Amino acid sequence: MSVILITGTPGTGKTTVSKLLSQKLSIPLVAVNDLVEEKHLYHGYDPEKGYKEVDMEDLCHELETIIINFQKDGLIIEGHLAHFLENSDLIDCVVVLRARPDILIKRLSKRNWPESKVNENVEAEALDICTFEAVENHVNKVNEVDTTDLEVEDVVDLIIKIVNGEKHIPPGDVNFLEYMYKS
Ligand SMILES: Nc1ncnc2c1ncn2[C@@H]1O[C@H](COP(=O)(O)OP(=O)(O)OP(=O)(O)O)[C@@H](O)[C@H]1O
Repeated sequence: MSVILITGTPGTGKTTVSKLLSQKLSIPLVAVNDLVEEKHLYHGYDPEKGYKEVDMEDLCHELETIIINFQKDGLIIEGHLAHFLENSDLIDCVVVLRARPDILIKRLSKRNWPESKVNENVEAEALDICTFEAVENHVNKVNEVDTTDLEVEDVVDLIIKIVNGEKHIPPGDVNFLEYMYKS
């Protein structure tokens, strides 16, 4: 069974998509944010950025342990830090969810985030940051799914095709750079 990483800028739909994917594939789901909280895998909290300062070495060690114990049943690991897991031999498929910046702004603006935090994430999405980071660790296993005009169910069905080897969507086609200058 496959070990699947679902990553992407906050607001691209990782949690929503992964929950439905886990149900449809009947394989367990690990939410990185929940794991960080439960195992206290962070040094502290950056009030300015509104983020926990995650201990990446401890997080990656924890994820490797979980994968080694669960990989025979298949596993979905979801979170915007998931792709930092360096041991790509443990991973079968990486999916980077993408969302056009104007859509992402609408989604993130529903949260009580400071405007600076929304803008930081939207700029990261416009600059393909998550995709570049994922390719760095998992070069040939990365797929990029632009969720902008897709319903959650359509995103999940597409990911199932990718997991089953029926489709591969290599990074490169998604280009939101123009939105850097619009916003
Ligand atoms: N394909 C989609 N079409 C429309 N709305 C979507 C889609 N995917 C997710 N959403 C909506 O976007 C919002 C953010 O989704 P979600 O919380 O799953 O994102 P996330 O990437 O997990 O964010 P975070 O990393 O902050 O947890 C939610 O309101 C969700 O319902």
